[in-house]
This record gives sequence, C-alpha cells and structure tokens, in this order.
Amino acid sequence: MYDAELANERSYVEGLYARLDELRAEKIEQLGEVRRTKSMGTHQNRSERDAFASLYENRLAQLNAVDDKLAFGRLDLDSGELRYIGRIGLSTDDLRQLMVDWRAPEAGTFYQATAFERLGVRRRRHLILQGRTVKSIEDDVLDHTMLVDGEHLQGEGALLAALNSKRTGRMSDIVGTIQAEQDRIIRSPLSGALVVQGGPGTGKTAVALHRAAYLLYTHRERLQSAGVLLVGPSSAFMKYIERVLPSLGETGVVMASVGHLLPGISATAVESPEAARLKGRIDMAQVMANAVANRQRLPRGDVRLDVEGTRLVLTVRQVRRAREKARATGKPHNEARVTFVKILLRELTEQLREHIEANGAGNTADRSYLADDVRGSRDVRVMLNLCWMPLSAQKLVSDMFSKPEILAAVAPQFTDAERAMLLRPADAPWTESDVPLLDEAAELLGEMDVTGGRAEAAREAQRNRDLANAEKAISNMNQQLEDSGVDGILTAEQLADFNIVEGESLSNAERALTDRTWAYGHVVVDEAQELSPMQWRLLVRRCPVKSFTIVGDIAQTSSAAGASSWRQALAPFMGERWSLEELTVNYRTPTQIAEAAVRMANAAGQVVSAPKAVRDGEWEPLVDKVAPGALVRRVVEVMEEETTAVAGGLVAVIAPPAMVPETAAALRAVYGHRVGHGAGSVEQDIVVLDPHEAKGLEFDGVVIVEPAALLAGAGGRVGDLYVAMTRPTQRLRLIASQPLPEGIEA
Ligand SMILES: Nc1ncnc2c1ncn2[C@@H]1O[C@H](COP(=O)(O)OP(=O)(O)OP(=O)(O)O)[C@@H](O)[C@H]1O
Repeated sequence: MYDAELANERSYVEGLYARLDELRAEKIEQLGEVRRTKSMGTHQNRSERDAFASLYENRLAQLNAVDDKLAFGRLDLDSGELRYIGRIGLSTDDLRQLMVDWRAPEAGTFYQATAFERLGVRRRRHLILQGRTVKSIEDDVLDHTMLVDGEHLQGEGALLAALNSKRTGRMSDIVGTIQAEQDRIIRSPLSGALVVQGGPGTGKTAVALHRAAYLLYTHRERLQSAGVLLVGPSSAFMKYIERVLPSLGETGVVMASVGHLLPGISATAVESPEAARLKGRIDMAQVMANAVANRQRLPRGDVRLDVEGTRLVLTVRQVRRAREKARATGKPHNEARVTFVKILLRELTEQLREHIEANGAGNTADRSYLADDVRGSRDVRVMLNLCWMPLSAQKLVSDMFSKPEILAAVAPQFTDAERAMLLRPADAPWTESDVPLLDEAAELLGEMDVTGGRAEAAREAQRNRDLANAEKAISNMNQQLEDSGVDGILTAEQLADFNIVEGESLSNAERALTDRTWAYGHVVVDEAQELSPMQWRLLVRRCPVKSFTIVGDIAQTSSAAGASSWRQALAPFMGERWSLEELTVNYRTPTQIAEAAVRMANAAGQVVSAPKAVRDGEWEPLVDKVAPGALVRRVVEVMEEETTAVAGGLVAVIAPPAMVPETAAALRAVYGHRVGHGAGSVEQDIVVLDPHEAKGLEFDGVVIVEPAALLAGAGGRVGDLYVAMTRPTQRLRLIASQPLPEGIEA
C-alpha cells in the first residue's frame, strides 16, 4: 500500500519537474530571442524588449531558485480533488492546475486543517524530497473513515526530520512544515503594525521571512513598486538568512541590517553600551535639531564687508531677520539657506547701489552688475557661509561629537560625564547608533546641492515619459505575459521601472537601497527588541503608512538602548495602534536545555516567555568547572568530544567579547581552517563568537565560556547568557571558572 502510494507520488512529482524544465527552457528561448533583436527598432520597441528581458530574467531566476524540494504537500479534499502544494504555482499549457503556490488562499488549509477542524480536508500528505526524488511520504489522516487497518498516523515526522537535521550555517525555509500558529501570523492582514512576541527558537525569524514572501505574493499590486524592507540585527545575520527568500520564489525584498539603513554609510565600529544607550534616546532628535540651529549663526557685532573697494555693513539685525524668514519657510537647512542668502544679497546690493549713487555716480548703476559684484565678493561669501554654512549630515554629526563646545551647546541636558562618553575624533568610523542620528541630520539638512533638485526633476520627467510609453505597450504585453506563465497583472508603473535607460537600469529593490527618502509599503523587523527609540524613529520614517511586522523577544534584549516592553518601545511611534501575537512552541532547543535557560533567567529575577520545547534532547547541559586561567585550555580539550557528538554538524563557542580572540587562536592552533572567528564564518564547522554575534543564529552544539561573565557584562539583564544558552539544537556545554549562575543546574 505505502509502496504503491510512494510510486504514484514519484511519478507525479517527476511530472512537476518536467513542467518546470519545460518552462525554464521556454524562458531561455524567449530571452535569447529578445536579446538577439534588442538593439533594433524605435525607442518604444527597445524599451518594451528591455522590459520583457528583465521579466524573463526574473522569472528564470525564480524557476531556478525553487528547484530544491519543489513540491512538499498534497491535500485530499472532501470533493475528491487532490491538490498539490509547492513553492510556486504550476499549470499545463491548457491551464490545468498541477500545483498550487503555498501562499495562495487554496493552500492555506494545508497548514491550518486539524482533526477537530478539518476545513474540508480528508488527508494531508507531506512529500519528503531529496533532490528531485520523493524519498518518503507522511500522512495526517484527518477523516478517520479513511483509516485502513494497519495504517497509522504519521503526523510530526516531517517536522521532526527538519528539526533534527544538521545545521549548515545558513537558515533554510520551513515552507513544508509551517505550523498552524505560525501560519496564522504569516497570513495576517497587511495593514497596521503586528508584533510577534516569542521565546527563543519559536520560529520568529522563519515567520518573518515567510510573511514577507506571503505579503508580496498576496498584495503584489500594492507592494511591488513600494517594496518590502526586511531589517535584521547584523550583516552576519543577513547572510545567515539570505537564501530563504529566493528559495521561496521571492527576490524582490530589500534586506538591510540596522547598520546599513542609510545609503552610503556602512556602520561597523563598536562603541560602549553607555554611549549607544545615550545616542538611542529619543531626546537625541532635539539634540540634532539644536545642532542644525547652531549652524545658523549671528555675527557677534555688525560687520564690514569689502565689495570691489566699497565698504558695506552687514548688521546683526539684518542677519537675524533673514534667518527668521529663512527658518519660516519650514524647509530643511540647505534649502532654506537659498532664502537666507537671497535676502542678504539683495539687501547688500541695495546698499551698494545707494552708496554709488550717493557718491555721484548718478542713478544709472546697473543693478544686475552690482548684484554680481556683491555675490563675487570674498568677504560676502565668507560671512554668509559663517552664518549659514551648507552642510552634509556626516559633517554635522562628526563636528558635534568631536568638538566639546558644540556638544555642550546642543546637548545641555547631558551631564559632563555623559558628554565625555560621546566625544571622539572627527575621523572616527561610524557605529550602528550613529545611523539614526545621521538620518535625522539628513532629514533636517535636506539636499546638499540644491541644484540636485533640477537633476531630480529631469529624472522625474524621463520617468513620466517612460510611463506614457509603458501605458501604450501594456495592453498587448499583459496578454503575452499571461501566455508565458508570468503571474500577476503588470502595471504601467512596474513597466516604467523596468524601462529606465540601459546602464541605469536598477530594480526597485536596488533603487530603494540607494534612496534615503524611499517609502516602503511594508517593513519587517527581526530581533526588534534591540532597537533604540532613535532607530524606531528612522524605521517609521521609512514606512510612513506604518505597515509593520515586528518580531522579537523582549527577554533576549541585550543592547543597552533596547526595549524592556513592547508597549514602552512602540508607544511614541504607534500609540496603541498595534496588535500582539504570541508564538508558544520552541522548535530549536531540546527540553533539557530550554528549561535550564528559563531556570537561569528566573533565578536572576527575569520573567521570560517559556515556550514548550517540541522535542527532548539526548543530553542534559554539561558543565565543566575549571581553575581560573584554565578556560581556554579546556575549550580546546573538549572540542574533539563536541564535534564527534554532533557528527558533521556545527559547533559554536560563545565567549565574552574580550576572550574571543585568544579562544579562536587556541582552537585554530589545533583545528586550523575548520575554525571560524566572528559571525559570518558560515563555511567552518567550529565558530567562535561573542553573544551579540550569536544573536538569531543556531548551531548543533554550543560551548559557553565563563557564563557568569556573560551575565555580568549585560548590565543587569540576562539577555546575553539567555541568548547563548538557547542557540543549540542538540547539545550545550558550559565551561566555568567562576561560580555558575544560579538555576542552570537543576
Ligand atoms: N514549522 C517549522 N518547521 C520546521 N522548522 C521550524 C519550524 N518553525 C521553526 N523551525 C526551525 O526552528 C529554528 C528556530 O527558528 P527561528 O530561528 O526562526 O526562531 P526565532 O524565534 O527567531 O529564535 P531566536 O529568537 O532564538 O533567534 C530554525 O531552525 C527553524 O528553521
């Protein structure tokens, strides 16, 4: 019986792959054809072909990315229909549906049906593929009249197989085994802000990624041109998750870590937690406003200016009035400067004219010529710049943190000690908490080159021309696209976006990444508990419609500027307008380890979400107590045992930041290139990390060096140690020379 069913599924899935190959061949053929004829014809023809080429390329990339485990489920419905579920939708040439996209409404019951609420499903079948071959099938029989003698329920096999598999250093998708509570969140409505709170390993990251893919699929019209932004804690984390969305058939999501949210800035330097906390405070917004106002200065007294040998006087009163008028425009600093300069130039020109007339040159003086003289005067230029200098965000922020007198003037609410903490050399590299300050500054300063507006206007005009072209081409294209299997209706906007002149042809995602003022249609934030108020302020600016999916775990907060409750974190930006969902099952950490982590947190006085672990592990947490000074030696000694225990899997050593270099060096002396240092070393099977780098990642085995130091270093929070203890999927070992924090040992 089972063998016959398996054989059936194998042949069906072979058919699906045959169809995938056929579509791929078709796209390659069409792409070749478009490329061959690309340089011929009118501008409109050419741009139409460019648009086709981009669409074919995208579709081909999508078809290539979904090859692995293309299909993973089948539903047997009350109606007798058999419905296959997979990464994308597939149909025959005559539009007979072969497989439904997992995100389509018809696929929802695959994740939601239970024996109590069957939703018209008699049987749910998981297809477990290796490469292109069906290796096994597992059935949930929901309608018990279907049970044949001797047949048994095999509910959680696919899930447990996924959970027990060896880690690779890269996150995989969970599309075949999404659980009902996760599915509800993935498919919740687009608008508003949704907070997903969940303990470690509850699938928050997985849910965030699948939700981004779901939203783009379901609301393509609304989201494709504005885009979806996915924000994570670090570049290493972005690397860890980067393959998930393509494997789900989505390539259009813009991904950025918090250090890369401002185009042109890559913030990698690390600073003290105290400085980060100060810079994250919401009153830094006022400090930035003060810093800008501080650059709109009045001279100490009236000044004399030489214009072509004539002495003019610029009074403090005149400057003050021009400043008031410029500020009253409400424009950003660099743009308001135009008003300021224009007023004073006019007044000085007037003064010059009066002077010349009074000296007997008659009233023939040519005013435009005089205006040129005033504008050309070095004294005038220097004075106007001293009063209202055009500024870049970088210059404003670096001056503020490198000049004590400026900092004292713009941040009077900070104590001397606090200001001392913020001071640094002018050429110091940027840190993550500088990014929201730079963004705030850019917002307040506006375009540096005010003529940039003209270039922008020219680009806009070109785009409008493209749009008109696109509208003409579109009716015939939609038909052809449908024929060629590209889903969704194409809008003139989208087509125009593909139409940008060659060489400048950027996708929406690429353009969004280079444009600070881009407004996204939706933002997904992972590890959101770490964000400071200033980082929230930046993100809300990126999505003015406030459509957010916010995932995190308050108990895992380790950054000093992070949140201690969702209400407190979100109130300034969203008021009460957000809803909360909770994930309650831990898929990563085995029961024994998860319980030790919760006991440790509780003993330290912290209440944490304690999700129920879905499986027991083979091992209790192991503890080695060693003499002071023997920590690193012990790490090296146990490594053989650890790597053998997780045979072929990954082992992470999580150490206090100060101990990471020597631990990595000692391990490398024995294990050579197998040892990676810092996050992002996904190719090695032994990785040495500090707790911050370990955030969001997971490993088969974890060795924690000096747990008490992780607790002490976190400023009274359990975050660091709690994060470290909840990374393993199989095995945890703690090596301690100081007394072990309470609760770890039962
Ligand atoms: N439904 C599922 N099917 C298979 N695997 C799952 C499922 N849900 C979660 N997992 C797996 O559990 C592990 C933990 O998931 P994830 O990293 O998303 O959790 P998290 O809540 O973000 O954890 P943390 O807050 O600790 O970083 C991952 O390996 C993920 O693939």
